[in-house]
Amino acid sequence: MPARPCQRCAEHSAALKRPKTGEAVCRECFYLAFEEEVHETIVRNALFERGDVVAIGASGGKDSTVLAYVLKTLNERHDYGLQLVLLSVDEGISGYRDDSLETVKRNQQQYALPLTIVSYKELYGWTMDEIVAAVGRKSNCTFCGVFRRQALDRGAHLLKVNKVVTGHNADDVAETVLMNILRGDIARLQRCTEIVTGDDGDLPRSKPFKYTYEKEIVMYAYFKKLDYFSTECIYAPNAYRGHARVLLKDLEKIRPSAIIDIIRSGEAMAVKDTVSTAIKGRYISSQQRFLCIASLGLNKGMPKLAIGKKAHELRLRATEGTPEERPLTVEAIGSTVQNFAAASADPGPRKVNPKHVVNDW
Ligand SMILES: Nc1ncnc2c1ncn2[C@@H]1O[C@H](COP(=O)(O)OP(=O)(O)OP(=O)(O)O)[C@@H](O)[C@H]1O
Repeated sequence: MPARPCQRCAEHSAALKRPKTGEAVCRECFYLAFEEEVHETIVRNALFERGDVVAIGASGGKDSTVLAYVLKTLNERHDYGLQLVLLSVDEGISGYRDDSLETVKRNQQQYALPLTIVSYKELYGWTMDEIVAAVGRKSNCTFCGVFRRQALDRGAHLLKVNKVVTGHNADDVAETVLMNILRGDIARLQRCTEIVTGDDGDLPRSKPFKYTYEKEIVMYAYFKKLDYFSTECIYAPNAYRGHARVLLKDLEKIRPSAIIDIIRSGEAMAVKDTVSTAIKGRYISSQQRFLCIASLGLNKGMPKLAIGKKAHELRLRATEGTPEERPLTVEAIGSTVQNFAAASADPGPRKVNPKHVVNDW
């Protein structure tokens, strides 16, 4: 059977079908379309200004590896005038992060970008392995996620960068929209589609891959032969996000535009002022309290302070009376932490096999 011509250039044979648009394109046209769509997202949302020093949150996984490669390419092609650096957080998970950091160290050489690694051990005195050994696996992803965000911020301040980017992609955002709808979490639903967060402070954090499909990231990495690490975290739980992910993948099979459509729906949803104000306040304070109490617990050698077992009883006690009447006891804070843990449980295992994606063609 004769090869189909590329639907973009009509010169070369099509090498793949784009998961996002269904177009049959040659490799070169795919690379260009992929990169220029990210450029469009950057420009349309004014993510950067000339002279910015930008830290790329580099985990060694496919998303952040492709992000580093594409940002470097676009910075040169379009003369953004950015200074790019790689920033990695070593959570202290042996058999996982130590291996993925080796990948980031190779990326540092391959892309000629400076790399800084900050670790939980030096920032908090504990590795994730030690935390899990002390408190078990319950809520460990919550601990880890909050500590990682804070570690990235602290690393960024150390490096004196003025912006941080992460490799969160369209699938991640759409899953989060679905999850927040399914849980009725209006406060997070309002915030989860934002492309830039933290822009009210001094360190905006953005997602240039907000509209980039995970399958296309995998294809790009595969065809470009980028060096990335593809093992799941050994502590990844099978959390609620896993169900949202399965639902999203099923919807994508029927209608590939489902991912973008869900993001657009999330962006367009408005919530009455009376609803959002109260819940937003609680959201912010619960994160701050979590970090505060978790750090306190760890530093005092009481790791169970933040994620103890008396969740139900504490939750009940902490909800008696009006918020103003409730004393800020360790129990009440513990309950807040439990609620936070339940609300922000991390994604379950996910591994996209590039061969499967490419073989779809
Ligand atoms: N240890 C880390 N150090 C620095 N940045 C990180 C780290 N872990 C995650 N990130 C940032 O957060 C983004 C989302 O992380 P997540 O844990 O959801 O991984 P992911 O979706 O598998 O992404 P990746 O493929 O880049 O690992 C990553 O793309 C990266 O930019």
